[in-house]
Amino acid sequence: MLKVGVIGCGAIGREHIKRLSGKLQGSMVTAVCDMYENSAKEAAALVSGSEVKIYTDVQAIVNDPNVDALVVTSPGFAHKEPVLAAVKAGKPVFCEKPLCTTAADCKEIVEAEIVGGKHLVQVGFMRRYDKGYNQVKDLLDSGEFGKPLVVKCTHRAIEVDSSYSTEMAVTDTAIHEIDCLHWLLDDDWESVQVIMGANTKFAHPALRDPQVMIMQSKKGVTVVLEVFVNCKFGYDINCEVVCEDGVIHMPAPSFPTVRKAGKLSTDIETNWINRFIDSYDIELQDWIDHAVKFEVAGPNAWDGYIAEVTADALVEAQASGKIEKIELGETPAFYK
Ligand SMILES: NC(=O)C1=CN([C@@H]2O[C@H](COP(=O)(O)OP(=O)(O)OC[C@H]3O[C@@H](n4cnc5c(N)ncnc54)[C@H](O)[C@@H]3O)[C@@H](O)[C@H]2O)C=CC1
Ligand SMILES: O=C1[C@@H](O)[C@H](O)[C@@H](O)[C@H](O)[C@H]1O
Repeated sequence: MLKVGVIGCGAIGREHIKRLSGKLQGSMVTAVCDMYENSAKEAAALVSGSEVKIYTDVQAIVNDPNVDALVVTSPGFAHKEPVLAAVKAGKPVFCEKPLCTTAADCKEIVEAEIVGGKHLVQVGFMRRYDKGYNQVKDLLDSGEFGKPLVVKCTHRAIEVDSSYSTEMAVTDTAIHEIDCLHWLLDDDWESVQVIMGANTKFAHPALRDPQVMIMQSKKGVTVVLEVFVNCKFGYDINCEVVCEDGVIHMPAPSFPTVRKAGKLSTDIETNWINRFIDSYDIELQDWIDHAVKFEVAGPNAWDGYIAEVTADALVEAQASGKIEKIELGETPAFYK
């Protein structure tokens, strides 16, 4: 039984605590940590039938002998400290995306993991576990559609609050597509550009929304991604791959189409928790199954790093309005 300590007891922290303590096989939550003690206490109350220790100090939960592995679900800007502490303690750690909010911080984690010599870090890029993305990948890999040429994506959310910045459209939101499309296409990013045109009236005054991000891959695929986080109508994730021999549109979990009161209508998803519920389950089960053996089968620290190199370039492109080049460097032998 993997004894897990969870750091960051907000929205997804609580979702993962419920999974790790009730739904998935082979794990239990033995400790939780939040900078606010009340938040940690509320989260601990979600676990029934076993004692859960409450912490407000990151190093203390990492050092707890009754904690075998860590799940980090604090905000992205606070990921470096707990992930480095876990790596230095030799404990497996699942870190929600992004690994960190700059490539330089991610690099410190990569270097610490290499020095420790054990694969310990998995990053929460759960779309790699999503049924729809995997169906698209299987079709691409079958070769029946020929070479991919253009990918059109939307990442729309109902609304964000004033703590969400223009940069977070990259580091918090587009980071999913940066990783997932790199994996889907089996390709690396060559250059990026961001176009910010008309703003929605629903964005808070300091936020540019929507933003169109254009990413060019090394093999020449062009990705056009619309990030629109105050779209007001739903949580709307789409992905269409235009290939030489046809077009593949990602299927998403669907709702019934109904006829009522003179209308033909279909609901759409409103919430990331439901849209990716199966992916989170499969992802964390995979993490548990490998963490007990000190293995990482999912996206690793290097994946977290290269996603953030691309994110850094996109943030630069937001400010410059220019096409920015991506320099990834050699993949260390440790991650090959
Ligand atoms: N994979 C996915 O689809 C999703 C990933 N996320 C990621 O999960 C992380 C958390 O997101 P949310 O749960 O939405 O945030 P949240 O704001 O709801 O929760 C964050 C929690 O961390 C606590 N916290 C902040 N700084 C801390 C620190 N230094 N030490 C300990 N606790 C600290 C806060 O008090 C809060 O309880 C982010 O990195 C986010 O990008 C969030 C939602 C979905
Ligand atoms: O990671 C996530 C959240 O942080 C974010 O708030 C949502 O809009 C994302 O799509 C979700 O997957």
